[in-house]
Amino acid sequence: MTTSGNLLQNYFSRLYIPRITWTDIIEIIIIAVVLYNILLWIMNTKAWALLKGIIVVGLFAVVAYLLNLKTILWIAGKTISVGIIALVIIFQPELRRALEQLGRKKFVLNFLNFGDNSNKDERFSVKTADEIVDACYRMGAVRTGALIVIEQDMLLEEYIKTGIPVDGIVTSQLLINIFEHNTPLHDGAVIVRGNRVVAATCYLPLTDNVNLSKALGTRHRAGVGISEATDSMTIIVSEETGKVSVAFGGELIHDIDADSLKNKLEYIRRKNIDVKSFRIWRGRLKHEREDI
Ligand SMILES: Nc1ncnc2c1ncn2[C@@H]1O[C@H](COP(=O)(O)OP(=O)(O)OP(=O)(O)O)[C@@H](O)[C@H]1O
Repeated sequence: MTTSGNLLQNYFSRLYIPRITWTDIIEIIIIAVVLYNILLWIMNTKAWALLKGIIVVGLFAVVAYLLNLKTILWIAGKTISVGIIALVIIFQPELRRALEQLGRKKFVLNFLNFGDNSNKDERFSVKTADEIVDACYRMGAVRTGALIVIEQDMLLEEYIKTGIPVDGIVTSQLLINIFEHNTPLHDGAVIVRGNRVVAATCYLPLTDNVNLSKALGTRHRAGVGISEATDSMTIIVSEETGKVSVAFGGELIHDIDADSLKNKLEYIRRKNIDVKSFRIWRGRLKHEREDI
């Protein structure tokens, strides 16, 4: 008993506990806030998907190290410096934007707010969902093409910036007016955040998925493209056929009915959707109809 007591006393006497001063506390707070904002930035840009890829590569490198796979470790060592340069090139637009934000007045307020964006957490109402569904099928009936992106957790700022700001409450009339042929806002995509149409004529990234039906053109490719790059859900109304489709997580459900669309929007409204459930849902529909 005395030996273990002595051991413990010996251990604690050697333990170095530094004195914490005010400057240490300030430093810890600053580093925590900076790290938190960097993580938010990563999650709100395409960096999130890439970070997950880097984690997988990192895990692979750890396995290679544990198994002593020398050639793989050598290749990984040689490519790491090139990889860092590649990251800077890939994220050049995002890094430039982040640095630009540093120069803006609102940045300090946002920073102290811990990046809290009240709009971001706003769930859209049942009315908004109904208005969107109503607009899509009314547009489909008269062969008006439409592309509606519904923002979820990832902010779509970089796509919103490519369009024209609207900031109007979502109503079926507003959506129909926006996509009306030969009007200034009809081209490109509308982005919906919460209960508001944030912007119109937005340019979206096109998917290069070769499995997508050749009958579907760039509107559908853009809808699937944004759903690959972000966690948003996109509704596409075909100008050619009037059919309504939904893209989520890089998957497309072609020609869905109003009840199914409403159902899907209800999931989003309750923030209750992930790619897996969407795939299961898509599989079920595909089973029911062979023409997808
Ligand atoms: N990258 C993009 N981002 C946003 N909108 C786009 C993009 N590419 C095309 N569009 C929209 O899609 C329209 C062209 O649609 P297109 O006919 O090529 O597609 P589609 O998938 O065959 O659809 P539809 O069945 O409506 O014809 C454009 O006028 C534009 O409004």
